[in-house]
Amino acid sequence: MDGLWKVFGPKSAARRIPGDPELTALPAAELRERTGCTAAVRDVSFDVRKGEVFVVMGLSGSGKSTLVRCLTRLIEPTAGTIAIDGEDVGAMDKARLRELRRHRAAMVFQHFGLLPHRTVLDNVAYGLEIQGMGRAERRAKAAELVAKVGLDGMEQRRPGQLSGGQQQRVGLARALASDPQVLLFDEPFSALDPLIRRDMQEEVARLHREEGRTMVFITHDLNEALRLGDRIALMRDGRIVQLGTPEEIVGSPADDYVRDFVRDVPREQVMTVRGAMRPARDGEADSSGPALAPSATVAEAIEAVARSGGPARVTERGRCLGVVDHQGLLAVVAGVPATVPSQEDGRKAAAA
Ligand SMILES: Nc1ncnc2c1ncn2[C@@H]1O[C@H](COP(=O)(O)OP(=O)(O)OP(=O)(O)O)[C@@H](O)[C@H]1O
Repeated sequence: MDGLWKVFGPKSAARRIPGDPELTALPAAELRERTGCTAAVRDVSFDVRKGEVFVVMGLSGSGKSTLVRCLTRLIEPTAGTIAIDGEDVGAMDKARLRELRRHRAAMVFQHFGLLPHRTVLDNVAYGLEIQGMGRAERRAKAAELVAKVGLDGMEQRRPGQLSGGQQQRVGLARALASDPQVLLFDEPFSALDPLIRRDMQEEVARLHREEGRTMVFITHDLNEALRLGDRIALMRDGRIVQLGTPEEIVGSPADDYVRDFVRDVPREQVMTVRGAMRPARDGEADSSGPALAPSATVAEAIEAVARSGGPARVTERGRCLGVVDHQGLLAVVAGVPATVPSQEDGRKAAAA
């Protein structure tokens, strides 16, 4: 996505806004008053990498749904370009767009969109039916997907006989039925209660581990974003205020808004030991103490250091990259830069 804008409102005014610095500088309410328009997405650019879970996060009204709907032109962008695998989505005709939405980028909605009079199996097979797959083949494929999302034995139930979480699993199986390159999730779990929501997050994480399918996931829930996202785009008023890994967003917030947003995150569960380690000193690299991978979380390192009573080495392919100790780990948890004592300080302390 490159330089994308979506301005809702009277067409001629909406088209003018992206190129007009005076209008784009106005606060939302004043822009609406002057032009009758709402700029829901403002000059947004990013790439989604093959195989990653890309999360779009932001508060209600920040433009997440509009942004993701623009990806497959369920909403027509006002300006900017979108390409999938190098193909210009803006240049696609109706047939090509249909193909894009059915086979290449399937959407999983919050309100499932299940057909109430069809069984679970038939709901999942429905997409395959539209594609013209024969009855026996599509039922076999649907049964496989129903099992994949953990609904074995419920094939003959109707949506009304399922819990919210189970209905969402049917929605997920149906989206998977077309074997899309990309799965787009629009706040799929926000209507579910917290425990079922957690279950579904784990389900998505498991599917992603098993299949490595590219996923774009909208949520307003920071914990969900941190749990699922390889990278997160944090939106505010139609713009991306920061795009980065969970660790980058929590560890190096781009501005006060992001800092405030992530203030209550348990940092030790998101930050890895890379951000907590210091260079090894005097023989530490060869010590027999605990060893951690660079991807280990600070929480894991705290446990290792607490158990052993001394620093832990961070190693990769047998090489010592550095050392984490109490001081470095506490600094990460407290959100302050570690003050690593110099060797000079160490000598002074020893002399004292
Ligand atoms: N069809 C529309 N016409 C006019 N304004 C719209 C339209 N759709 C969305 N908007 C406005 O665009 C802005 C972004 O809306 P959008 O639904 O993308 O936000 P969101 O971040 O997905 O919010 P939520 O989490 O509540 O779904 C909001 O100010 C909204 O009122």
